Amino acid sequence: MTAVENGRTPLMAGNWKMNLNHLEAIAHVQKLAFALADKDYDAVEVAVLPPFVDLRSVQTLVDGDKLKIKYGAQDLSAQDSGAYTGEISGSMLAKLKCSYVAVGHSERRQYHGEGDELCNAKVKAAYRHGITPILCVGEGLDIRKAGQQVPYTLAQVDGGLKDVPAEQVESIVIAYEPVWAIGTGEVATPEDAQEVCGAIRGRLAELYSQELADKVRIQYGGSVKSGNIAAIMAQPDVDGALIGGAALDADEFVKIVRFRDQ
Ligand SMILES: O=C(CO)COP(=O)(O)O
Repeated sequence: MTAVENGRTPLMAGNWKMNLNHLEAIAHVQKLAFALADKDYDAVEVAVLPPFVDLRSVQTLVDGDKLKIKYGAQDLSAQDSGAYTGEISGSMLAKLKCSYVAVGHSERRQYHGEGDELCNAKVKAAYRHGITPILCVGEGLDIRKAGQQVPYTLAQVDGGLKDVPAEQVESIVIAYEPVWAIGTGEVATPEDAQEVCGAIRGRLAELYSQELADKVRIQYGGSVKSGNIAAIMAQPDVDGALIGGAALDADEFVKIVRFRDQ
């Protein structure tokens, strides 16, 4: 069974990373809004994760034009307020009506030294403010070469979800993003994606229940494009994608949203 047959609405989320200023963000979301029709939103949840400084502009556009596109942030602080220079809190993101926030993206783990303990605190911070975390996990090339991708990734899932109650976890999104496939053009095969996404669902069943595991959306991320999305989405445990580079091209992102036509 694919995601849709399982009752999980696929989530296609564009992670813009450090691209597009607030004016470019408005133009980009307008292009998406113009291209996407009600039937697209009925079939797939569409979200963008712009840089913090774009969020107010995106919110104004989405609110003003009653767009069905969702939006969120790429990170948040584990703290709620106070003397944390440069940080952005969950309450600030909630005030901007963010639906989602990425936690533990591999670029945060790699360039900012974020480990599972901090990711766990950020997952909890997101839930404190009613924002759905997209917990990002995935192995590097050395781990993949050693054949350790499943235990490595499951340890990140365990760490990220430590002491997070079932009633919160059932709404979480987990993004499996093998680091060696991010921005490299080196896409994991659909079978690679399924192996780890299936193992993540199995772990959720062990940690919580099968019923909960069946509700959670698990995305794949790493060099997703319109040409490879259909095969990835055909896998039973892949419920959407976290899209980097290809999300910066509105036409390409729309094609990914319409993966069933590819
Ligand atoms: O990191 C990613 C999304 O969060 C994937 O990036 P690319 O799609 O550019 O490989």
